[in-house]
Amino acid sequence: MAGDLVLEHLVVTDRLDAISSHLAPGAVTAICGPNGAGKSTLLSCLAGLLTPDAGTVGLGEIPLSQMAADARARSLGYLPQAPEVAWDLSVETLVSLGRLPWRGAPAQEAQAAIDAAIAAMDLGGLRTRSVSRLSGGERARALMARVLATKPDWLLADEPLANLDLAHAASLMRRFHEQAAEGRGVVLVLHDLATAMNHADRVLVLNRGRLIADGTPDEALSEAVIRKVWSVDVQWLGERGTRALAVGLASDEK
Ligand SMILES: Nc1ncnc2c1ncn2[C@@H]1O[C@H](COP(=O)(O)OP(=O)(O)OP(=O)(O)O)[C@@H](O)[C@H]1O
Repeated sequence: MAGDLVLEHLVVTDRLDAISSHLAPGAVTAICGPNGAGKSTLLSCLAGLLTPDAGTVGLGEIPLSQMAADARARSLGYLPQAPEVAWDLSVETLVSLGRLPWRGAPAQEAQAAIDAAIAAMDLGGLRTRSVSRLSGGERARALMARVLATKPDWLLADEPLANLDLAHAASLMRRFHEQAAEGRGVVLVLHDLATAMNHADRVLVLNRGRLIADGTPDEALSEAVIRKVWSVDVQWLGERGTRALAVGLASDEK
């Protein structure tokens, strides 16, 4: 079982303002908020890639800053918002990069993890294709497969559904829930509030670097919170689990 991710008074100057939260594994947590709210900054801090100016992020009892890079990479799998692929690799080679933090592990174990990640992201038919010849969504799936191949304790993904079609997005959400059911932690930055409402166990809402709400989707994404944070008139429609967000288009000009 993965350790908890514990944030204490996290400050990144001009970007995050004293964020405290305690994330337990075994659940899918969504981070939501308007553009520039600090979501990606927070996720980078959770991944140990951005050192806060004050406060700490710990994995269990251990501050991330005190973990060796390889141990951190084995525990915290991170998918950035707009990942670049600098070299023209095949899909399989790209996915195999997810095994780098496990150097020295048996080759069979590595291959099994790579094969499982390729299958999970429906990339079997694209295995030998070079990444430069993939569509945007296929490339996004290959990059996600690289993170899955690591089999990290925590999956931290910034807008993982952004380029995916409906079926692949639904399939990836199912994978995230499977990972959580296996005892991993899953933290996703999501712009689609309906996805967060319907499929997250917990939601953190950020605005201008501050944590505005932290709770169940019903609490953190209430119509009142959305109106206040996003300044749009909204109404939730439908039943729990399949809700849709109706957004009013009344002019915001005064
Ligand atoms: N490298 C950086 N150096 C300084 N400021 C930055 C840097 N990256 C982002 N910012 C600023 O920090 C704030 C938070 O940015 P961040 O990328 O975390 O927002 P976000 O909530 O992920 O936004 P979006 O929804 O647009 O992706 C923004 O005001 C942004 O302009």
